[in-house]
Amino acid sequence: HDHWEIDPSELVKGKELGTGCFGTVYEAWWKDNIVAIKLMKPGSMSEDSFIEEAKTMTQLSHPNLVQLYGVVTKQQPLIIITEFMKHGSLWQFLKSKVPGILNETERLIMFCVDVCKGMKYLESRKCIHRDLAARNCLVGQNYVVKVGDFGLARHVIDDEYSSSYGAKFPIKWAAPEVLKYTKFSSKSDVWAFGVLIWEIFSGGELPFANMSNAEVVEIICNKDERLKKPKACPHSVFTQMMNYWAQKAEDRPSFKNILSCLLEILETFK
Ligand SMILES: COc1cc2c(cc1NS(C)(=O)=O)=CC1=C(NCc3c(C)cccc3C)N=NC=21
Repeated sequence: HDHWEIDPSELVKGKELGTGCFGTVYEAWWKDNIVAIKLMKPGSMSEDSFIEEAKTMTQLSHPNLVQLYGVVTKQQPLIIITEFMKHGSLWQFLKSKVPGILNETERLIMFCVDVCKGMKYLESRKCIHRDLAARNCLVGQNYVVKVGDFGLARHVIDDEYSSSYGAKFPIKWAAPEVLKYTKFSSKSDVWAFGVLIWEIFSGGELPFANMSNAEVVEIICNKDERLKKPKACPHSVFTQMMNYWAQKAEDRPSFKNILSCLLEILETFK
């Protein structure tokens, strides 16, 4: 990966943008371009998780994935440099209620299509995101939405990937097989995608807001209950969403199938 290695003296750090689970993100300047950099807080996590994220990002490139520009792995602090997304995280953007943008059904479906295109690419590369949520997507120029934060992404040989993942898991975005056996797959990413589009049509509300994690595990695994249709969500989209939450992973559609469905629905709102 040496051609990704950059000289940190070429970076000029700007203001802090936020702190994610894998480090702190800043605005920065690199070769006269504005970029975003993520610095690994020394000793805050295992170095190879950070290196793993950088390595995963060097192998992926798609208009709906946050593009990697370079890494600093040969000295501390470890740094990942990516394209700058001017409107920040999708979750912050949805909460900001930007007038005129978020009340357009067509625009909201376009957000779903953008994320789906990025996830279809990851699916085709046998890459499982494992933490797909509005907080881990970013909004750029012309309100394009891109999938980011590959901190937990893993390249797996086959589609199934079970792990004894110990860290705190985002329960409210997790599929039943993930809650029961931490069994990850592109189909568990599809489940999380369903929760993400629920977030998009709910203006960034917390899913199962008045329920504890334990209660969510109970209703998802044993009661077969699901999130309700958000007011702003068309029935055509909600019907698709319910398919993404099929109890059995194999009954959920692939991102490939989902994209063609969403594009058909988008046409009816043009
Ligand atoms: C304008 O506001 C922002 C802009 C960005 C941003 C956060 C905010 N603000 S906030 C917290 O949403 O309020 C995070 C990034 C980013 N890449 C992040 C990234 C790096 C650097 C390394 C590996 C993986 C990833 C995804 N590119 N642009 C922005």
